[in-house]
Amino acid sequence: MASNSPLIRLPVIDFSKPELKPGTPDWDSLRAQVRQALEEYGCFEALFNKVHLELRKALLGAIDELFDLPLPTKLRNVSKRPFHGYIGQHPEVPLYESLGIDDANIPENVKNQANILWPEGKQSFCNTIQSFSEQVSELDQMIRRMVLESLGVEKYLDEHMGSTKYVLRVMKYQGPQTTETKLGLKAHTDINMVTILYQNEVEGLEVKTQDGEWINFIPSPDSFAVMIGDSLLAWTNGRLHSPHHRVMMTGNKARYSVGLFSVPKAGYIIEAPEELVDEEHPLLFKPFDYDQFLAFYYTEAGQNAKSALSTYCGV
Ligand SMILES: O=C(O)CCC(=O)C(=O)O
Ligand SMILES: [Fe+2]
Repeated sequence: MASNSPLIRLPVIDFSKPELKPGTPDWDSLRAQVRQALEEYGCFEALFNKVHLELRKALLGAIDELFDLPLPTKLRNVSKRPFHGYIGQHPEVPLYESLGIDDANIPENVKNQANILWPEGKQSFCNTIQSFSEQVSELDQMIRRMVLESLGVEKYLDEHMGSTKYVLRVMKYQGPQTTETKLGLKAHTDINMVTILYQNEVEGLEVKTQDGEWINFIPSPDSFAVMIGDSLLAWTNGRLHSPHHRVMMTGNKARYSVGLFSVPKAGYIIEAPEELVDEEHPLLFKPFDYDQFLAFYYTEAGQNAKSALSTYCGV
């Protein structure tokens, strides 16, 4: 049975330096740290103060307001993709509630989705969601650029960046009102490319090491958790790790979190570049269509598999 380790901390990587540009010594140093952290843990804590504290506070306030809406209103947020719309009162995870906003960095799209919840309009909410998504997407793009450069496949940068869009998912976990620890969100790997999480001060996120130990993510107001999903694991032909993670809740306070997910666009085929496949690194996953994998992931077989990705398209 996996235990929690109080001794291990996730690597902390500081992206707050001004003028962080490709080709500079600061960039190269961060790139080496990113590569190492993602190989070993598939996750790290990023310090990123370019998203101003006021915007981060406004975002947490906006999420609180959103989840305070009546249930029938929240249920109006539906999505064509499974589990992308509103989720609440799920019997397996009763403390968890979440709602997804597609193309959250594009003002028009945010407005259309906000109108579903607030037909009279809600401009401040839209501005907050859109600005946050746009600013955090810059961190996503820096990290992915560093990954491709460190693997020597930067010639695919444009194609790789163009293959994804951004989904913002806002989440609330009620405090279980006991000192006993209760499951907030069950252990899983993310299936998209990269996930960047921001949260309030209530702890709960845990990330599993490759040795099977759970590390507690201890947030500061400047920290973002960066995590690799199965799509980037497959695209890099297994060079990076995609970690299991879960949320465990205790106490009275609600945990608010928000994830910016870079997600392959519908119909995009994920295939490792030929430069990353050789005798030492045989192809691990057959090329696959992201939407078809997503559909498999939410079947019983996908949910019960040790690794849905390996079951779906492992060679
Ligand atoms: O709330 C969190 O910090 C984690 C959420 C998560 O793992 C997910 O939405 O995939
Ligand atoms: Fe996740």
